Amino acid sequence: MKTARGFFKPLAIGAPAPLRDLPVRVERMIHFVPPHLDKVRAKVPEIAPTVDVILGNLEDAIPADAKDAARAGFIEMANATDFAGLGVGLWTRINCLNSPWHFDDVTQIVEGVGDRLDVMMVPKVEGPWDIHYMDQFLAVLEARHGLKKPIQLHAILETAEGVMNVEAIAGASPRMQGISLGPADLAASRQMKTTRVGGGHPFYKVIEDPRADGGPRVAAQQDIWHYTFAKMVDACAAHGIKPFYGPFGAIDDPEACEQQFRNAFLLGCAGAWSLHPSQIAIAKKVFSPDPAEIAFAKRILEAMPDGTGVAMLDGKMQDDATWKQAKVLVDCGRQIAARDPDLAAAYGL
Ligand SMILES: CC(=O)SCCNC(=O)CCNC(=O)[C@H](O)C(C)(C)COP(=O)(O)OP(=O)(O)OC[C@H]1O[C@@H](n2cnc3c(N)ncnc32)[C@H](O)[C@@H]1OP(=O)(O)O
Ligand SMILES: O=CC(=O)O
Ligand SMILES: [Mg+2]
Repeated sequence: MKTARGFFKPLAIGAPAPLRDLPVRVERMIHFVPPHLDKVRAKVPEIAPTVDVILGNLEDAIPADAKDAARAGFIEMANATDFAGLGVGLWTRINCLNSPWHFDDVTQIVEGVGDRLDVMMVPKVEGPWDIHYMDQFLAVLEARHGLKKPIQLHAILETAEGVMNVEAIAGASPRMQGISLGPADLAASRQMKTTRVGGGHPFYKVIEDPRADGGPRVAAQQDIWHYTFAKMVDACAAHGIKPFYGPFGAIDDPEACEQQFRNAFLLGCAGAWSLHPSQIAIAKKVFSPDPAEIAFAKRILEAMPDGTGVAMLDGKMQDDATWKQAKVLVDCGRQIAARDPDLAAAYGL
């Protein structure tokens, strides 16, 4: 185990010092771009101002024979638009650690994108050892290429072993920015008998006892991801990093997408992936608190100015704990208001 002070030492001579706190960023949607496609890449300058994060995807969904083109396309895309100037995060999802593309992904992107890159998303993270390896590898490359700020790491939780080790992964390095649930790979890893990318399943439900009259029995679909979500959210919150929902593959079902995103938002997630332009607005709507919720939260804060005691608002008891919940909502609203004038007006913040 590292000593407390050792944790915050650069891992290579000349590498930037590790961050002590996460940068304050709104990351409601991480918009996935397949960077090997010229046509889609050409749309990035138009899409960028509408999202919080643009991610160049190099891993799954990129055909094996287009991996080099995707990497080159991402480097070109990263340098063609001033994402930082727009207040948009720039991320990439690299190929997994045991793949033939991993080494070139990391080395060429640190060299070609450098300080413009905010976060490297690492798929199929199994345990803290994967993060320790990335931590050291990035430090050496950052030193070699003279980066001024550390590249942050985001792990995808998408193997049974990863879920088993999620707490250790979340705390493995000061580089850790967050973790996303990867329901597609996780389903395969767990031998789940499904063919979906996230969301619910109509056969996963609880059914009432047989009725005396033999009538139809009420059944309700349950949330197949709840356990994993809750485990991931607690691990992230305990380590001061951000949990995210990952992909929702039914592009043709915006209603179910919105529900899946909303469940994640209510449980504590900061955002979700958008795979298709139509999912950007869904994520923006869901991960920006409702103005009515912000208004009520502001009333709680006003009712208990020092955050202690007890108050009644509209028949509901408020105390120190609801004051803290209200502060979470108002702080979130304030961060969003700082980048969105319409929501700033709606929130009165
Ligand atoms: C389990 C996981 O790992 S999930 C993560 C990996 N998967 C991904 O990253 C998928 C990313 N998304 C995509 O590749 C595409 O959206 C697809 C394949 C799902 C659907 O693509 P299409 O069938 O082309 O969708 P559709 O025809 O509705 O697209 C409408 C327009 O949006 C564009 N578009 C589609 N997806 C994107 C995107 N992610 N970013 C920017 N533009 C996009 C299309 O090029 C098309 O443009 P056009 O009107 O100029 O022709
Ligand atoms: O990478 C994401 C997943 O769901 O798998
Ligand atoms: Mg995956």
